Amino acid sequence: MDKIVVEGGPALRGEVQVSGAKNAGLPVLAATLLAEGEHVVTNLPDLADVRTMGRLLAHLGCEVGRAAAGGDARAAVLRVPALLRPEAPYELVKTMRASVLVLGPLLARFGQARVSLPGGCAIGARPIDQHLKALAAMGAEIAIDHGYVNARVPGGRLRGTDFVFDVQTVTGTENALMAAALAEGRTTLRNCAREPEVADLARALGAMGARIEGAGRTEIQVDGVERLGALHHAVIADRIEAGTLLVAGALTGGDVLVRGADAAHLSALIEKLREAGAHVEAEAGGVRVRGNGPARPIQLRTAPHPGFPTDMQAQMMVLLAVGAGSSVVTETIFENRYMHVLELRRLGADVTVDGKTAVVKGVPKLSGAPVMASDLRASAALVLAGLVASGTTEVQRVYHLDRGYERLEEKLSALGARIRRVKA
Ligand SMILES: CC(=O)N[C@H]1[C@@H](OP(=O)(O)OP(=O)(O)OC[C@H]2O[C@@H](n3ccc(=O)[nH]c3=O)[C@H](O)[C@@H]2O)O[C@H](CO)[C@@H](O)[C@@H]1O
Ligand SMILES: C=C(OP(=O)(O)O)C(=O)O
Repeated sequence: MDKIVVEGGPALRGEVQVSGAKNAGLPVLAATLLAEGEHVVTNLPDLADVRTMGRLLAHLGCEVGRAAAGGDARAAVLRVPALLRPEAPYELVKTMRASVLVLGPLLARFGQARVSLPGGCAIGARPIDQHLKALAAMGAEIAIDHGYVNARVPGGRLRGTDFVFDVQTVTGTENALMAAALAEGRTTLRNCAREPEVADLARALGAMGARIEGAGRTEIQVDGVERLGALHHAVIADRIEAGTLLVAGALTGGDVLVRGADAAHLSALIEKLREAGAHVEAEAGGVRVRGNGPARPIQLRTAPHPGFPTDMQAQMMVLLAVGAGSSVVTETIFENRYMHVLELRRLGADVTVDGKTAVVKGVPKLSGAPVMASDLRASAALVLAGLVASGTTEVQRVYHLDRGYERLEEKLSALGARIRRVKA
């Protein structure tokens, strides 16, 4: 297994380009299942999860290729045939929960689908009851057996409905949106997730001919159409990768321009970085951060968008761990998203967790050590900690990091970090 080795110290300086968003690219790739034909998705990040989605689409019967020589290496060309095998097997779903995003499109287009239950993961139980309830409200009959969701639509076509989500769910909203795009009549979805990735998916569906109003707000209306056309869509920038790079700049007392970052998608993070003392400005072409001494103590509470993203909680904790004073972090989205805390403590951080709340007492210095990544954003947090820890930090199990960060070590190294990947 690869590991990442970091020597702490240098302040990061320069410009870095943000990649396309994993969490926007995955639903857009799944959306191609809604229509026969050739689809093109651009600005895809080169990540393990994107490759897994490619393998899943290929398993279903699609032809999946990256753009031709001389073309855009970040573009995928997908040929979706008239008939598909509507089954997502456990072997693929278990490596990536977002595989569940094929359920809505398959059911809407073929009236049947068999998709492995994703199960929990390190950060929480992560049920999909809301996905299933929304699809059932559109007329699907759903049974769970042998670890699979078996869904079928009597009569073949989903029908419009009025549905209220009990909790705001990002992929649940996306699954329902894709299903409603081909349902008969109008669907109103209430208490929807407002993440930018939902709005990006709606734009992609709109370009295919879907009639969607309100994506990015809590109430979305979809007028189903009989058929959708080819998709040609450029995925939005990854706000979580951008946020991670901004924290890296602030943490090391550096000066970093994150090119391609969209400040409008990052407002809660930018506000908290400023509260902690960093200078952050939107500039033409991106967002710049300048570090300004140890972080001032803050209160931080994760919440659905536009609140502070849970996917930035671990990275922000590192900034507070070397801050001046005591901060309080509250994680409200996932019940087990403090897996990084024990590893940060091994680096000398003073963090205590009580249920949803973590008290982070800033220390003057972290000291490098071997640490183990437990999940995607925890891995990023450990890499960030390594940037300011004295001596050497070795982050093991970086396959978690590779699910969601494209060449993070190369991007940080170009900014002056002393970081390298050691291949297994
Ligand atoms: C591929 C992708 O886009 N992943 C993101 C997506 O995950 P994902 O879409 O899985 O997360 P959700 O928004 O669904 O989860 C939010 C909360 O709702 C609960 N819940 C969700 C669905 C459901 O049917 N029932 C239920 O109770 C979850 O357990 C969690 O407590 O949003 C999360 C929250 O911003 C992010 O951390 C993930 O990076
Ligand atoms: C939790 C995350 O991803 P996923 O939903 O793919 O597990 C994440 O991107 O931080």
